[in-house]
Amino acid sequence: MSIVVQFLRSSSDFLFFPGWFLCVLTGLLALYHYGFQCTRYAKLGNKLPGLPFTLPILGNALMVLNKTPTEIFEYALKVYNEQGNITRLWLMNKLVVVLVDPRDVEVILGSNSHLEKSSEYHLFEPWLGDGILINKGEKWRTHRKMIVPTFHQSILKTFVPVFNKNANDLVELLRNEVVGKVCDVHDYTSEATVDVLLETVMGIKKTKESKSSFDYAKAVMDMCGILHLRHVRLWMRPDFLFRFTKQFKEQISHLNIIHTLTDSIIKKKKLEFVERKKKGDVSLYEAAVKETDLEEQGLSSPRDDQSDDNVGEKKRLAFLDFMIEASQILGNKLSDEEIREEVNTILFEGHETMAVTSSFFLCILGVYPDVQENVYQEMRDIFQGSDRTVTFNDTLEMKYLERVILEVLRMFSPVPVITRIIREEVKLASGDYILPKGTTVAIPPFLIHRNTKHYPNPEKFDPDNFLPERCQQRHYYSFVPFSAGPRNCVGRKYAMLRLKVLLSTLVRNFKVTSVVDVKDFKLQGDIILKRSDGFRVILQSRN
Ligand code: HEM
Repeated sequence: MSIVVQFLRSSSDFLFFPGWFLCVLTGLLALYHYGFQCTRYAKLGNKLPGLPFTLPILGNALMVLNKTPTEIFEYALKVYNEQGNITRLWLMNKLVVVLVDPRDVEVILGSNSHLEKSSEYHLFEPWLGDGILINKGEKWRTHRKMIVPTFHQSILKTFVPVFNKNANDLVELLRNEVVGKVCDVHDYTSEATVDVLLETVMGIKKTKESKSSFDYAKAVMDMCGILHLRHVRLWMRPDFLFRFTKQFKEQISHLNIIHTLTDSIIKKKKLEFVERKKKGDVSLYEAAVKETDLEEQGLSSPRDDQSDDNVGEKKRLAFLDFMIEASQILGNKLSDEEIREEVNTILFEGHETMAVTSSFFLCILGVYPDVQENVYQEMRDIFQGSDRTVTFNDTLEMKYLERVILEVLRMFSPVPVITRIIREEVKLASGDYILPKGTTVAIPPFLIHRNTKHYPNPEKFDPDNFLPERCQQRHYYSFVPFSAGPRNCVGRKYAMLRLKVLLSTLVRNFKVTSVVDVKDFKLQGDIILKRSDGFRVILQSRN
């Protein structure tokens, strides 16, 4: 400090300091800018259709920095409408290319070469570690191969009773707390989704007696909240700044709760696995691995017609049990830490995505009474006035409900952007453009699903968009709410099954009215698409 003061006092040049300093700085920046512009990365990037008003050095960073998440979302829509299917952005010297044409989307997502996630995913690391959402290369391949069979239909069917219990608990809660009043239904769908995941992923039932399961569920929801905040408040993203926030301290405490409980359950489940082995219990996982292999080779297809609805309590295991089993069968390939990372990843990926889909679904039914009536009519046809719970076979009959869910996923795709970093040059399919090595590619399902070529009236909520004949006419990559290709969502079937059980049960019990029209929904897209104005609906009991 004293050296600086001495320098300032003694230097008669001090008054001129800002001038020469600025000159040197400008010169250096100009040199850097010129050098950068001569690289192949910049040259190829500049050939792509870009945003207007690109500044030297800063690129388009200012356009994004001073906007709220809702404004960014509106801005992205505006840019898409003006710009079309390819938009280049320079965030300082980082090239980001937004691709919306399904042919280009296929080039990236359909390939086995572009599987690496972009640097933005590092925010998840403290919680998800190097789990399947983030990891890459051989680790991703091995883990994915182990995890895929745990979502096999034969295993998912065993969860139907859990899904039913969870849906009926939610009906009871809503009946007791909100019938006839305006409520933000997301508060309820979010908590119900954590509960159902706790039981099917971890094997824990949330009970009033077990405080740790309550704390765990709350910690999971709060961690999702912190991740959202870090996405929204850009200054919170760098780790060195985040360390000074109160959310950092809260994160440490939440992660402590999450990791402590997961570790103790892994220990317990390992012992249970040994016991099951001793007893010679038949493993659902081993059978699922074989079935998955056959299905992948096209030698078998999932058997929807099987009527094994009533899989007993005893046979049902959680995802965590299967991970332990996979790890043992494959010769201890997963450490406890890796199992924990995968369990946390599945909880994170499954939670908000399913919760917002349920919330948007209810709001949409509230806006379109005719759609709601059609869903209800389908339930009356299936259940014939009985109040029995849903079976797996019932879900196969819910064709209209399925189309409504898919249309909700089209219009309000929960994951607003999927990103990849490109490690080799890529020629696009839609035009004569090359993405240079190192490009961050952003693929926004929300915009892809609004392409008038594939959805002539994209703002109209129309479940018939998912009639088989319409789907056949569309490009496969024009509907990507679950991503697509080798790194698509492993939980897709789980999500659809659970959503059908939950939403059919809610429709059988309640009539929904929305207090806001679709055009007035205030959408906010950070990690997960949400409504910043809340998911406000009124529920009325049907009987
Ligand atoms: C409506 C519900 C869901 C939607 C819309 C959805 C969407 C997606 C999307 C778009 C991705 C790709 C993300 C990316 O590349 O950045 C993804 C990945 C993933 N999802 Fe889902 N998801 C849903 C439900 C679930 C559920 C219920 C689970 C598990 C219980 C799950 C587990 C995963 C996992 C583990 C990945 C990472 C796969 C990989 O990178 O290999 N998802 N999901």
